[in-house]
Amino acid sequence: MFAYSFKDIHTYGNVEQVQTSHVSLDLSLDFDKKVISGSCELTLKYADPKKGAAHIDLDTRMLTVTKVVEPGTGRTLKFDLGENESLLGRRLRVKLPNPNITKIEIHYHTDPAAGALQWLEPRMTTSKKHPFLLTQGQAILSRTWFPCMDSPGVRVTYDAVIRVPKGITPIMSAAHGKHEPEKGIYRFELKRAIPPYLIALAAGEIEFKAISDRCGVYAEPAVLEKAAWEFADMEKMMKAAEGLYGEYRWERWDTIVLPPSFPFGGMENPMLTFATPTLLAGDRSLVNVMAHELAHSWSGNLVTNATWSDFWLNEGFTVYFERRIVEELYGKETAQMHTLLGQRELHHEIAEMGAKNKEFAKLFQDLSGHDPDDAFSSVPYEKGANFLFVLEKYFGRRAFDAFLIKYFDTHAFQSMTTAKFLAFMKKELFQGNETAWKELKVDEWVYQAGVPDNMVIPKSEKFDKTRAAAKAFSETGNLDFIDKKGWVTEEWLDFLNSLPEKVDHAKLKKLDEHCNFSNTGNSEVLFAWGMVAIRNTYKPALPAVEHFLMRQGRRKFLKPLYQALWDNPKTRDLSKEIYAKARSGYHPIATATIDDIVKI
Ligand SMILES: CC/C=C\C/C=C\C[C@@H](O)/C=C/C=C/C=C\[C@@H](O)CCCC(=O)O
Ligand SMILES: [Zn+2]
Repeated sequence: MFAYSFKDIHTYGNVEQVQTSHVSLDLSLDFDKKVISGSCELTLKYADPKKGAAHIDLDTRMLTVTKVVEPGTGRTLKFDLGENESLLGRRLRVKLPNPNITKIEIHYHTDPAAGALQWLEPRMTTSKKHPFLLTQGQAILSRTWFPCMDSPGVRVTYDAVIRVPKGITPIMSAAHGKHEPEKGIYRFELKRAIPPYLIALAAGEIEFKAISDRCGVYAEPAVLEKAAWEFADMEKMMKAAEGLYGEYRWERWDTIVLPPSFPFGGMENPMLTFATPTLLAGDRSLVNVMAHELAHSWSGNLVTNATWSDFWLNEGFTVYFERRIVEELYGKETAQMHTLLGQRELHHEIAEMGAKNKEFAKLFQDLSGHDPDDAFSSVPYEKGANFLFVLEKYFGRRAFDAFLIKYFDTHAFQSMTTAKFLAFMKKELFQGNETAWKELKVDEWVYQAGVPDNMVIPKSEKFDKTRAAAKAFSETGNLDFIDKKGWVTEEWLDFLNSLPEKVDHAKLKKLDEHCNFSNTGNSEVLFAWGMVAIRNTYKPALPAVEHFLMRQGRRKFLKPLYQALWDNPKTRDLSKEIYAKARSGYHPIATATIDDIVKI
């Protein structure tokens, strides 16, 4: 029997009878056709090995399957692809003539429009010499680049042979094997079992620079030095993380700084964080995202949400852990400013959800009929982390940390449902104390929409000042309270976010002349300034917004900026104009979101 007592509505897999335990890929990358082709060998294990299973059901989407064979014997196996379902794609059913066959090999190729893949033309890279490919499997996109049981509740080890044209170096979320660069053949292997969404590949003109003997940075050559400087604290972050929650179990931690179209700040692919170049502020002020991705090596990659309804177990724990690493490295005040910025974002986003907040502002979410991405917001991240801050405050850090260590150790390399987590917590942390459970509003935090009134709101003297400065400036145009030399990124963000909805143009002009926001190299500050400029139709700053939208594709920035441009009747045409030019450079994940906002 499998320890599988939950239903994942986002997989076709017949996981109660049979599960994949290893994925072995042999793939060629064709950058001209924008197609990956080759084979995917799956190792199977059965709930009841004597009984086996008559067939295995797998997830595919936009894949063309040409044949399925039994490796070793070469015997062809019958298969059929079901009807295409808009959310899940097509079920691939492979008949198992021998009910406990241990391996099947699927020959297939991908579609140029596969949702997990972004194929970049050379012009979209820094050197403009070579094309680039990057994958993003989370949440249910892995099935668009290899057939699998695409559920976070099914864990696999994996290996891969990747065949590439000259000039291209592939890297994966795995250890390097024996490469043959002269033949364009590269090998990878990950011996630790992970959910398929963490199998990741990037390929292009990529170079490496070590940071320590277990950390390093990959990037396009022109970006490498800057990236390695920005992320110089990676080793220190690892030490801090291990000091908090125990051994790092993935051997190495490298990162790749991808071309700017990567749609997320970071993605926690094991051994190899994928990162956006928008983190390269030049002053290491945005490296909390790296702490976040590292924290996923425990919360998410070691103990994984069993279904996408349990996503907050990945993200809420990771934001909590991220802030603890930030506190260790950069101090409590910085970590608390991050919490305050996150709380503001959380309230704002819940308000923006409108009626949808009834569904999507819960930690545990019923995703029936939804692509998990529909429900993506700061709720699992910030509400999740703030729930843990409530627990930490009540039980004290010592007890709470001991609980978390036990949680990670007990469930290492396993999947976790919300119900199972709550039961574990009731026993281990609350020790059955029902009164405390009620007092802390545990069920309200997890199962109800919105933010319970016992959220812990840190005090910040720095933010008292930025708020006072925003008030003084917006009321009188007085710039004296702005500490241009002394403020750090978090203070600039809080200042900009604290400005009222409407600020007159003369004041905005004065502000930009004084602070030079339109030319800042800090993506977060530019984004916050862009939001102020758009809602006030402050035209002198709109070219900076346009430039920002044209040169990077991080959805966290694109979505609110395009939404604000679209919502403002005076900038709606501009939103269409920019999107028409920029769209082809964005990742399919980003265009799927922005297509619903900007109608071109
Ligand atoms: C309740 C929602 C359930 C599941 C959603 C799961 C995945 C959504 C999918 O689109 C993938 C998301 C990947 C996110 C990766 C990194 C984020 O932490 C980045 C956050 C925004 C940023 O910093 O750019
Ligand atoms: Zn995360």
